[in-house]
This record gives sequence, structure tokens and C-alpha cells, in this order.
Amino acid sequence: MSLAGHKIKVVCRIRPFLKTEKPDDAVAVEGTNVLRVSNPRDSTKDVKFNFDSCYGPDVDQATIYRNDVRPLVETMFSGMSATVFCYGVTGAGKTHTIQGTETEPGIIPRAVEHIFMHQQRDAYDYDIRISYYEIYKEAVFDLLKPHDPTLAGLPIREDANRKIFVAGLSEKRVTSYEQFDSIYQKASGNRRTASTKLNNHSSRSHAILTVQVQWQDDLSSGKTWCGRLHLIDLAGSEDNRRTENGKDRMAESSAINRSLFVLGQVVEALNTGSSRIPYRDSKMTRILQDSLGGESLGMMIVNVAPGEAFLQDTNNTLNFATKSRQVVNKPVAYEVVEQRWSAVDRLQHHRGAAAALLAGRAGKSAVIAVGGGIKRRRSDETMDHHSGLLTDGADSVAVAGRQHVAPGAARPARHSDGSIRNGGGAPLPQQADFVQRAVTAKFQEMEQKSSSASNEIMERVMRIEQQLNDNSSRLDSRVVIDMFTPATKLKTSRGWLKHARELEQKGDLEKALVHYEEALRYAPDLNKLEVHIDKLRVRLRRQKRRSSIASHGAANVRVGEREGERRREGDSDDDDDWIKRRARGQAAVSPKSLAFVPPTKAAAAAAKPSIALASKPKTAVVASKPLLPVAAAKSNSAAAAVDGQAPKRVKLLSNAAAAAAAAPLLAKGQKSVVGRKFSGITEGSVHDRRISFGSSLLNPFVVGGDDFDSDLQQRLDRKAVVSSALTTKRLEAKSSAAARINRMLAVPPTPGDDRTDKDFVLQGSSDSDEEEEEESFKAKSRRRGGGGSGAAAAARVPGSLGVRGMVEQRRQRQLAAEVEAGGGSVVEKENDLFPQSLQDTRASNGHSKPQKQSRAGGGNGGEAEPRLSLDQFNEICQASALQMINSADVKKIMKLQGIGKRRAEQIQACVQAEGPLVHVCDLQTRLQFKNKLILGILSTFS
Ligand SMILES: Nc1ncnc2c1ncn2[C@@H]1O[C@H](COP(=O)(O)OP(=O)(O)OP(=O)(O)O)[C@@H](O)[C@H]1O
Repeated sequence: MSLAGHKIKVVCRIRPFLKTEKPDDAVAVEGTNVLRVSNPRDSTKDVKFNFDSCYGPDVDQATIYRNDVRPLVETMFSGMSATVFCYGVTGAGKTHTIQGTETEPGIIPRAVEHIFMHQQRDAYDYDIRISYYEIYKEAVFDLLKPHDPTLAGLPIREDANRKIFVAGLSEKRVTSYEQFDSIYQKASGNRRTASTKLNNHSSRSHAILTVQVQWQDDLSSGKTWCGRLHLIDLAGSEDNRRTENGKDRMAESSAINRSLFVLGQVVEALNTGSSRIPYRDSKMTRILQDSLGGESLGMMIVNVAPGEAFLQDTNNTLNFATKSRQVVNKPVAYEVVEQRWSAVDRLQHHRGAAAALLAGRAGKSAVIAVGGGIKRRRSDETMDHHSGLLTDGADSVAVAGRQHVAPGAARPARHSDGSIRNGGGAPLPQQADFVQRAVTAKFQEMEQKSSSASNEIMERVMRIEQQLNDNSSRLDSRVVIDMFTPATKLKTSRGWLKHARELEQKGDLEKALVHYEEALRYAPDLNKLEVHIDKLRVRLRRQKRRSSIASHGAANVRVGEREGERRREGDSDDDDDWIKRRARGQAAVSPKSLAFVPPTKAAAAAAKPSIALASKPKTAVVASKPLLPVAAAKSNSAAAAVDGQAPKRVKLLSNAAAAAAAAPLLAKGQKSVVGRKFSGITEGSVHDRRISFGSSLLNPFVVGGDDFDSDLQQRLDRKAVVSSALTTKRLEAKSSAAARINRMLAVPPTPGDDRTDKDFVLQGSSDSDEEEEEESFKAKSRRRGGGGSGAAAAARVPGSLGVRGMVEQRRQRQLAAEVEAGGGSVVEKENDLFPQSLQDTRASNGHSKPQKQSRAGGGNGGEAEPRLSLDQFNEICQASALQMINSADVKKIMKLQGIGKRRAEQIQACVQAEGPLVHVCDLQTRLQFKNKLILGILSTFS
């Protein structure tokens, strides 16, 4: 039986005036179902509302129950679900209506009493259970259990019949009204209430009591029916200006108002036929889902507070109630409400299924009917359909406790070999025993499987729910994965694995690793995969190290080529490209760094070797013109090797020479050897460079010999020791630099100071600052080819000699000295500073000073220039920084380390207002700059 569209029943009740209220006639009942309300905008006019029933303030609880609620409760005994909920503003009498008082019991006690009376009257054995919970601040709490603040709210779920239920909610079986009353009173004490300005016992939550009645109408039929009654006391909508709620009450109030707002939206959506009904937008509407447009019977009691004071609220409430009246439910008839299988039914079903299975294995179809003489149930039919094992019961004969085969159907027979085959006639007793045993065993097995599976599923669901509650704010990926079934996990894992393998085959190890790791997340038991991932990680690390070494090696050589230029990461496009090409075997050496030509015959022919290679060179000769001073300083052994018979180590050559040296090897097809050796150079060079600063005989640009690899290996082994020593050195250097800066900061020199530090700026130059200044200007103008303008020079600030100016000055003086001493002309001179100091280094190491061919007649008569000490260099930095600062040019100033536009403008203003700085440290006194910043400025040039 099913009821066609059933509109929600709306009943209106006006509470009497409280003692504190001043009576008026703003709201009144006319007849039995009309409510007259003064128009809140114009009190001279009235607004009328029609409802199913309207009750004035003097109507008692019993009348309302008898007239409207009782019929609904009765529907329970037809296996239906019904919901009664009270709606209204705070203090309108909802709790009074649904719960009542001891002297005036409300709907709940009356309904339960009615159910028990029904039980006594009927012959059925009713199983009555109650559950009671509240929705407090959008969380569901079980009221039948003592309140535990540490517990998170319970989740709301939907069962297979799309019925809403609260997972994990406790149910209590009640056998008498007294028992119910004691439980209910205790549970009501757990409900959250508080005093507000409008209600001393204001409900702060929505409370839902569910009474479930279950019974079996006929033992032989096995039909179990279940009717449910939901009695809901909604919290009242609140105007916080009137309730004067505090912070806590406000939070509760906003949750209440929000859920009531969603309720309004649900009703609106139902009335407009919207495709989306926002039930899920609040817990309360989710609970009411079945009662609003669902399959329950619904009734809303609209509680109205009388008096003008509530007129606006009353109007809103009644408008909403009017809209709700249009909501149509489609209650489902009791015959499909719920059907439970008894254990006997299940056993019989499985017996039948197993017997059919056996018959099927025997090669013949069998039509076996099962059952104890009872009529077929709809659920049986469903099972039959799914299993495909049982056929229409109309053809079958069912006798309790025995199996019967349909007339004409094949029957199993026992043959001499004991096997069961198809045969005619009635089954033998042995056959019946055998089938019975097989069926029982099968049944037990299936039972076990299904119970363990359902246990497992339940456990999983509970675990997931727990995790979801624990991680309500964020959905952890573990939680998400846990939601998958084991089969899905495995499938997903396989998908990741497939992709990972493809990527690995393509050589994209990094991505492959990520995919493998994903696969492992879904299938953490795959030990082999774990091992494979570990291996892949090692491979990847190696690969990265190699490529890092390669790139550093290239950069290292580039450092040599650019002679002291600071290596900047990211400017190695060509080298990166080269590295890639090298990996493909298309390039031998970096185009920028080493002068190693591509292995083409044309290049080989074009190149003219400037050095003879040994007859059986075991190594490639790789060279680059520029040398780091230290590399050259350590190149004695290499030079010796060049002069010797077996050039196992060869000094760096010019680019062309290196190309020429490499060409024969390449031409002879020793590309691989060259490659390997080159690879050795590249790989080793990073470490070599570091080590060569120490004591190694090899320098980074010299390579060769069988012992190279072993030597390299040894040095790599010592890498850790050396690098830690280097770190210590660097730290020492840093701290000493900092100390120096601090010294400078402590006693800032002034232009008038007597410089006792002979290393300062220009060693051996004029004693006075004026002379020094003049000298620097001269040097500057000389560097510019004498074109320096006097005005520009005059604008220079004392002590602001630039780095280039100083270098130029020194060079000029040296040249003059050389010309004076040797009388020869300087034909060509190195422009760079370092080759000279390199020579000085060699000289100071006791080696004969090599004479450059280009210095015609130069001899070695020139006075060796003293090395530029670190202090000198710092002073140069200082001077340069000052020059930039005193230029008062924002753009220039901004080039200093740590100086942004704002600071630069500050400095500019300061210089313009107070004149040029004498010392960078003056920034501290003038502009309150920190020492750290001054250190940064100075480091611009270091
Ligand atoms: N029909 C009635 N007869 C007598 N007193 C009533 C009636 N209805 C309500 N009251 C009284 O009005 C007051 C407020 O009622 P109640 O607590 O039921 O309001 P409420 O709508 O549940 O408020 P809230 O939403 O804040 O919980 C109570 O003191 C209650 O006793």
C-alpha cells in the first residue's frame, strides 16, 4: 500500500501570555484553522493564515495530541515512518508542546504511552526501542549516553533504502512506559539548555527522539515490520539583539539560525521543484530529509508567541509555515518498508543454492525449490534474480525440511564409483545425506565468509568514520586511501606501477620514483616494490651527483676561463646544453670552458699541435689558456711531464693547442677513451680544484695517466677531510674579515689620519692625502687616455679611488719602472692583474721567473710588484663603495649590496645635504645603518 502525495500537516499553536508579558490581541485564532495576526507594518490591518489546525492559548496538550498527533502515531503500526516537529521562535512553547511538564505531559510522553497501550491491546510482540540525540552546533550527540566533551559528533548516514540514520547512535529497548520515562528524563538532562533573556530554559540544540516499533505479524511468514516515529524539538530562531546573548550563546545561536535558514531553503526548493534540495547543508535538514519531501509522514507544529512584541517573528514563522504546507511527501507503504530474513530462511536459501550448484556441476540443470511451505517473499525473488540459481517457485514443490525436485527435472544419482551424476528417479537416501552434508558445509562456509566480510567492512567503515571525525578540518590522504576497498587499492596501485615502469623505461627516473611511491602507498605490502624504490633512489642520487659534478666541473673550468669572475649559477646555458649533448656523445668538451674541439676531421686538420704528444698517449690533453694562480703554481710537475717522455700529466695548453692535442686521439677512434678521461676530468675537477688548493700534485686542468683514476679516487676519499678543513678556513676568513670591519667601525679613519698601515690603498705613494688624491686622478685620466675632464676629477672625493683606477695606477708605475730599468719598450703587456701576481707567486716559491716571449727585451729587470694583500683589497673595496655612495646617484648606489631604492635615496639625500662620506662607516653615524649592512656594502666588491 502506498499513499499518494501527502502534504505536510501544519498545526499552529499559540502559547498563553507569560506573567511577565503584557496581554494584547495581536494574534488570535478564528475558527479551527485560521490564525489572525496584526500586520506588523500597519497595526490597523490584519493578516490571516490558514493551517490544518489552529489552537489558541487555552487549548490543552491532550486536545492537540488527540486531534492531530495520535493519528500520525497510529501509522507506525502500519510500518510507516512519521515525524512531528515543533518550529517557532525562542520561547514560543516548542519544548512545552513536545515534551511538556509533569503536570501537562507533551507529545513525547503521550505518544510513547499510546504505543505501549497499543502493545497491550494487540497480540503482537512489539520490540520497542528508543534513541535520543541532539544536534548542537552542527554536531550530533547521543543523549542516551552521558555527555563526553572529548567525543566528536556522530556522522549521519543513508542506508540502502535511502533512509537517514545516525551511525553509532545507541538504541535502548524499553518494555514499559515507566522504564521509558526514567530513561527519557535522564537523557533530557543531558540536553543543552541555557538561560537567555527571552527564555529561562532555552534549548540550545535540536533534539530528536526516535521511537522504533518492530514486530513480526506472522511467525510462519517471517515478516518483520518496523514503524518509526520521530519527535523533534527544534531550537528556536533567535534575534540576538533581543536575547542579548554572550559569546557562547552567540555561537549556538548562529548555528541554530543557520540550520533554520537551511530549513527554509529546503522548503523553498521543494516548492519550486528545484533539482537540488539542500538537505545536506545542515545536519537538521539532513535528519528531516525523510519528513520533508521524503517517504515519511510529516507534521509541523508551529508555535507562536502571542503579543505585539513578537509580531515580526510571528509573521516570519507563519510565512514559513505556509510555505511548508505546500511540501508534498510520498510516504511508502508498509509492505516494502522493511523485511528481514530469518535464519531458517537463509539456511533454506543457501541449501537450495548449494543443491542447485551440485546439480549444475553434475552437468544437468536442476530446478530446486526451497522453503518450509511458506509463500515466497519478495526478498527471495531478489536473491534468486541475483544468484541465478533458483527458478520460479511456481514450478516447485516445497516441503519443510526436505528438498524436492520439480517433476520432470533431472535428479542426481549415485553411480558405482560414488560420484553423483544425473539420473532419473527419486534420490537415494545416501544421495540425500550427501547433498545434505554438502549443503550444510557450503552454507557454513558462505556464512563464515559473509560474516567475516561484513565484519571487515563494518570495521573499515568505523575506522574511516573515526578518522573523518578526527580529521574533520582536513582530509588526510591516508583517510582517503583508507576509504578504498582492498581491491580498489590494488587496482590503483597497479595503475601507478604501470606508469612508473613506462617512465623508468624512458629514463625519467625522477618521475618514475614518484609513481612507484604512489603505487606503494596504495599497496604498502609489496615488499619487492619497496626494494625497487630503494634501488631507484640510489640510482637517482648517483645520477644527480654525476650531473651535479658535471655541471660544477664545467662551471669550474669556466671560472678558470673567466679568470676570477664570480661563477653565477644559471648562466651556463651553453654548458648545460653541452652536458646534454655530451650525454648523447655529440660533444666532447664544453664549448665555453675547455678548448676541446668536437671530434671532426676538419677540426683535427685545422688544428696545429703546439706540443708533441707521446707515442702512446694514454690520456687526452686538455687545456685552457686561463689559469687560476694556484693551479699554475702547482703545475710544476705538469710542466715537467710535458718536457718528459711520457706525458701522463700535461700542462694546460692554449685552446688551439688543446684542440690539436685532442684531435689525433679522436681521429683514431679513441673517442671513448677521451670521453672517459674527459669525464674523469670533469668529475674530478670539482674536487681537484679544492684539493689543488691544498697539496695535490694534480691541478684541475691537467689530467692523464693510468694513475689518474686511482689518484682521483684517493683524493675523493680524502674529500670529506679536506672539505671540512676548507670550511674551517673559510669560517676563519669570514670571522677575520668581520673583525677587520669591526675594527674599522670602531675607529673610522678620517682624511687627516696618518696611515700607518703600509698596505693601505697605494703602497709607496705620496704621504699626504692631497698627493694621493692627485695621483689617483692622474691615474684615472691616464686610464681614460688622458681624456678625463678636470671638472669630473674635481668632483672626485678624497679617498674615492676606484678599483680599476688603482690597478691601472699600479700597472702604470710598474711599466714606468720597467722602462726605466730595462730601457726597452714594452711591446705588449698583460691587461690582467692575476698573471702578474701569478708570476710573483712562482717567484716567491723559488722558481725561475718565466719570461714571456711577448716581452721583447724586457728581461727580468722590472721590480717585482708586491702581492695585493687581503687588507689592500678590502681597502680598495672600501674606496669603491665610497665612490659609489658619494656619487649621490641613486642608480649607482643601488648597485651596492643590500641597498634598495629607499635606502639609496636616503644615502643620496644625506650626501647632498651633509656632503660626501669619508668612510663607509659614516653611514652608521649618519643614517643609523647597521654594521651588517655596511659589511654587505663592502662585500659588493669582494
Ligand atoms: N501552552 C503553554 N501553556 C503554558 N505555558 C507555556 C505554553 N507554551 C509555553 N509555555 C511556557 O513558555 C515558556 C517558554 O516555552 P518553551 O521553553 O517551551 O519555549 P521554546 O519555544 O521551547 O523556547 P526555546 O526555543 O528557547 O527552547 C516556558 O516557561 C513554558 O512553560
